Amino acid sequence: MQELMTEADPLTFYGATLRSRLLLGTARYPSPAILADAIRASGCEIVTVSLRREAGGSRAGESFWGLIRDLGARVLPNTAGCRTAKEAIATAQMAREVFETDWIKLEVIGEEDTLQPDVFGLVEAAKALVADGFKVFPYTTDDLVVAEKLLDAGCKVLMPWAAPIGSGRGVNNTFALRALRAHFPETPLVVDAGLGAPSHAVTVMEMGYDAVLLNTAVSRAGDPVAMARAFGLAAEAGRLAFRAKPMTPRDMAEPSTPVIGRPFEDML
Ligand SMILES: CC(=O)[C@@H](O)[C@H](O)COP(=O)(O)O
Repeated sequence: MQELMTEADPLTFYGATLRSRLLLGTARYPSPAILADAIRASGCEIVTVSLRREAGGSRAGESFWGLIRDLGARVLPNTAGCRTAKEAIATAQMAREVFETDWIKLEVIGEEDTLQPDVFGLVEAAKALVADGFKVFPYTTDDLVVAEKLLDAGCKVLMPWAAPIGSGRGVNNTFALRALRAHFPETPLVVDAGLGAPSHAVTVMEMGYDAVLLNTAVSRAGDPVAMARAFGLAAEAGRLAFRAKPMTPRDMAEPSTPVIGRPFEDML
């Protein structure tokens, strides 16, 4: 089924075609072995890695890097922990050296309680990084105007939040996420952060989002490997449901039992 879906419904980021619609973070797992098993169980093909946490040159960094390489997952380095555009740009440049990729998940955090992106710094850093040849995946809010500025800056993928990082709340603002999807039908949109349960992933995938990125809901689950699998299936189920065009909800009942002599809708 996976292969059929890929042919009929490919997901493309900056020219790279993917089968899985789940991206996973790699932080705060109970052990490297559980992280590796979770990635395998999920089927995800892209993992995001913080340069700050996984310093490539250190011994721990080397073994972590080896583990990711053995899994065959593509690395999307991130600028987690950066508070200014300048810091994020410098971190992205180091990540390009360490991880040998021009992909960067751009985070510029502007507020401590919510870890909300500083959207001004984000746009500034995105412009500079695109000009420097990076393929930028900006972690942003669900604001339409900011999304427009990021696209103008040259980003070809957007990653709006569902809720604050690590909160596990699911979608805080359904209207805003729907509006974003409707405004940018051709742009790959990935919901990143705040998803707490597979049902949250299904919800955004059913809205037409292209993929989901998450970390805490898997790494802090009682059984991260099983939860990773559940999220992989949820992303796929939500996508299938979106493509199958869900029915429109009604206020009143409508009998679902076939009427005698008219077993199918298109038979008169
Ligand atoms: C790992 C990573 O990139 C996080 O910054 C990301 O935003 C995930 O957030 P959750 O931990 O809420 O899933």
